[in-house]
Amino acid sequence: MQQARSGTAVAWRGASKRYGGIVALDGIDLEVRGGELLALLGPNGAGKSTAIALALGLLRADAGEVMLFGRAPAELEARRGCGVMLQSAGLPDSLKVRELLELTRSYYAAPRGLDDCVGMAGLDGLMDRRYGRLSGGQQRRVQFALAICGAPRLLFLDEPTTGLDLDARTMLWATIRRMVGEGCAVVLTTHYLEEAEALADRVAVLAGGRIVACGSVQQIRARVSQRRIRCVSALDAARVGAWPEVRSVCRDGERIEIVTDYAETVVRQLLFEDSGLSQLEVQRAGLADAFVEITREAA
Ligand SMILES: Nc1ncnc2c1ncn2[C@@H]1O[C@H](COP(=O)(O)OP(=O)(O)OP(=O)(O)O)[C@@H](O)[C@H]1O
Repeated sequence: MQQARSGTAVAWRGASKRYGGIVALDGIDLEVRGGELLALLGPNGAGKSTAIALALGLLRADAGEVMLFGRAPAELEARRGCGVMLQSAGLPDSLKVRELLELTRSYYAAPRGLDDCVGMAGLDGLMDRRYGRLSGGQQRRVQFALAICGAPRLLFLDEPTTGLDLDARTMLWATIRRMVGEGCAVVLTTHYLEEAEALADRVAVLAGGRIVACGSVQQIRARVSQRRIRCVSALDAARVGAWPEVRSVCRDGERIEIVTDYAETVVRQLLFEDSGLSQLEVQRAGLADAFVEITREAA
């Protein structure tokens, strides 16, 4: 099922939202196109869920606008193209999974096939179980199936893999990749930075309702000059920690791990001071390091 890749699926233009005295979103500009996955990252309370709620027409922006497929989110036709998995679902406990899935599929003119939904969300063996009797992770998989069953052109996934075991998470990632490959636009929020690193074409970091960084995973990582040095060394960690180029150091048994912006200088010093040093590794900042640094700067 190949869909059009071109075109903006969702756009926030100067979008702001306050709750009383709290500024939840402060004029964000962002867009996501077909066949692209945007990871919306940020600490608790940064404004991620509010951004999604504006796009779904659940809230109205106080200033600026949000467009879904070039229309206002209030228009049903625009929302029909969306699949949504929010943090809380509020589904009826007494319905069986099959009933929930068939009911939701019936809202769409051209839904995804039932077997396809079952396979893509890992619902084998759960179809005749009541929703309320499922485990938290199983309920999350059902919510995911409901989000994709309408064959959406735009998918909002708000922390979709929270509470999932490793197998379920791997399966969801494969399904998300498949959907992006089919031309679906995806907006994903997650606190698992390895998830963003594995899936995202672009990352936007929100802090205090503003976008403080936006770009590819590579670009975000490159904003941070930190390197991680690991080695086996007998040097005293506290002494290494006192070197001016060292941000932090920790010892785990015979290994030490050092975070620095000046890897070459620190490596030279380590080798100079410890001729027995071995298993030296230097790694550049991961997305998690960059995220910590960027949100700390923003704060
Ligand atoms: N209904 C509400 N009434 C008042 N304040 C709210 C409401 N909903 C959210 N807020 C506030 O708006 C800000 C943004 O909240 P939001 O839920 O969008 O953050 P988030 O980035 O999704 O956080 P999390 O990672 O914890 O899910 C927070 O300060 C939050 O306390």
